[in-house]
Amino acid sequence: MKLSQCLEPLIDYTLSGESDPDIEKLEIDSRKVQSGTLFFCISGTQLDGHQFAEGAEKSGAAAIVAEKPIKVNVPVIYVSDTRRALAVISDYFYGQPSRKLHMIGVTGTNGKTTVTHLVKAIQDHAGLSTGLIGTMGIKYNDKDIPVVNTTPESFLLQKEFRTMLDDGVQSAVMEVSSHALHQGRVRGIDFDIAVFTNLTQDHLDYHETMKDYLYAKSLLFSQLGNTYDRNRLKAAVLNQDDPATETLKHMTAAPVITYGIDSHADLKAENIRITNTGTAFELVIKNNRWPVHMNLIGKFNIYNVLAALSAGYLKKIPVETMIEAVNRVEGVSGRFEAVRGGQNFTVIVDYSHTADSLENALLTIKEFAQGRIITIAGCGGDRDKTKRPVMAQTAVKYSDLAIFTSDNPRTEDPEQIFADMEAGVTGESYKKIVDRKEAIYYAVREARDHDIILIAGKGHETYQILGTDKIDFDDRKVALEAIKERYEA
Ligand SMILES: CC(=O)N[C@H]1[C@@H](OP(=O)(O)OP(=O)(O)OC[C@H]2O[C@@H](n3ccc(=O)[nH]c3=O)[C@H](O)[C@@H]2O)O[C@H](CO)[C@@H](O)[C@@H]1O[C@H](C)C(=O)N[C@@H](C)C(=O)N[C@H](CCC(=O)O)C(=O)O
Ligand SMILES: Nc1ncnc2c1ncn2[C@@H]1O[C@H](COP(=O)(O)OP(=O)(O)OP(=O)(O)O)[C@@H](O)[C@H]1O
Ligand SMILES: N[C@H](CCC[C@H](N)C(=O)O)C(=O)O
Ligand SMILES: [Mg+2]
Repeated sequence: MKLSQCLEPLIDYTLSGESDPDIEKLEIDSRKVQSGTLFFCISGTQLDGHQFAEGAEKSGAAAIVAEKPIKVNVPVIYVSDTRRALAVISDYFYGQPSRKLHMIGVTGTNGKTTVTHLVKAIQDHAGLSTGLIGTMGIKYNDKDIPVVNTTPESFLLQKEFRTMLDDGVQSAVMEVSSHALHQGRVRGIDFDIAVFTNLTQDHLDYHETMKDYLYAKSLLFSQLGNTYDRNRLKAAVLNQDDPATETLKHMTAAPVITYGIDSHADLKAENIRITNTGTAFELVIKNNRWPVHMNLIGKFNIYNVLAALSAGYLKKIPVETMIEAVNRVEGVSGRFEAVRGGQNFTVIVDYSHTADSLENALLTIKEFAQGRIITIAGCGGDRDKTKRPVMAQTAVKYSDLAIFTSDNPRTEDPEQIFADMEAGVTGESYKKIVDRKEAIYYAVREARDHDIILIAGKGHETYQILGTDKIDFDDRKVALEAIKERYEA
């Protein structure tokens, strides 16, 4: 596509330079620039992309989009917001693929990965070929592509939507993080359905206040505008039991359907029974009832299932088909995943890395615990510090033995992270073991028959970030090795 064509959807810009080069690729990282690239200078949180403009030119950039003056000999497009221009141009460059896909965006503090997996399971089972984008990567047909961000940058998203369409995918379901909404990574995406899971404390390092955090989340709903195609229904799916839902209702012009357990809602779960092998409940829609017997465990997972069922319901997938699909789902990797090494106690690996999710996981365990609860928990470095004392308090409150350990300390001192956690607890009701492997081995050695060990925080992650190094680390594998060692000893 010619540069001049790329600029067609932009209204407000100034162009410096006369030529009209061919653009073959869009990029924001100078290290990935090749000839024919349109390079966007992003003012980031760590670095200013404008300083890499000359480097990008040397690597063959055909033109550059910038917010402030740069000195290069290729055409420069000056705009007020390069990330916005990136989103608008990417959508156009890839042929507006999201307009041709049934698009579902899922936002909220917890449950996004689980809900998106459930939506994919339901839609695939109903014959609607579905692509998925989120924390666990990009998955469609036989493709499984890893991602750096839960919600990738706009140009990567649009490129994936294009490839999905070309591969026969009909619908895309994606996690939409608050960072992505705030940075406009999803601008230009024509969502059909926007789903809200819940709002509890996280990411206050980035958003600063809960009000700002909610505002970022609400953008998914305020962007759910009027459809360009009148045959396409736009709707918001909201959790009626979450107080933030009232704000979101005000933020969207689209019709709303609600789900819930405790409040009156369009899709409701009643007569709930939770065991350590699964959850049963009755789905109630307009006085009709369907029994659900799923492998997923916990009340929080009922919310996730209700959210996914609501999205399918809007797509008019028969309820029986959806329940069949939900009942078949074995679980999502690293979410309440049992580690089975033939031991006489239970080991659960869970991705709870917020106080709310930790509390939910522990309350769920309490529902069926016969022995003691041993919790291994830590807090990520270079992330929200204010959640640390609350997470520590939660771990201690619901456990017979709480072991604090390192999550991904990143560039922070693990002892400092412990100090932040300890501000939330009193007395000596916990143990500290910096080395995560040692902490897991300790818990496994300490466990008695029928005890339950919860290893929280890292779920599916197969690495640990220490400083800037990424080492191999998988809670599930380490736990299995520890179990093996105990029984061989
Ligand atoms: C805080 C944050 O959102 N950071 C994201 C942001 O990076 P940044 O603004 O810090 O970028 P920067 O390092 O300052 O660099 C500025 C620009 O210079 C460019 N650059 C840099 C070096 C160079 O040699 N050449 C060059 O061109 C960079 O490519 C970039 O365009 O833009 C990058 C490109 O898209 C993201 O990968 C990066 O995510 C980092 C990895 C991250 O940790 N993000 C987290 C906080 C995040 O976004 N998480 C949410 C999920 C959270 C949740 O749901 O729990 C997510 O959606 O992933
Ligand atoms: N609906 C829910 N409400 C509260 N907690 C939940 C809910 N669903 C899942 N959780 C908890 O949160 C953890 C993370 O779940 P999941 O990965 O689905 O969330 P996410 O929103 O995708 O997280 P992230 O922001 O890291 O991408 C789970 O391991 C579980 O402990
Ligand atoms: N998407 C979340 C993941 C946190 C996972 C946890 N293991 C950590 O490293 O804090 C974040 O980036 O905040
Ligand atoms: Mg996720």
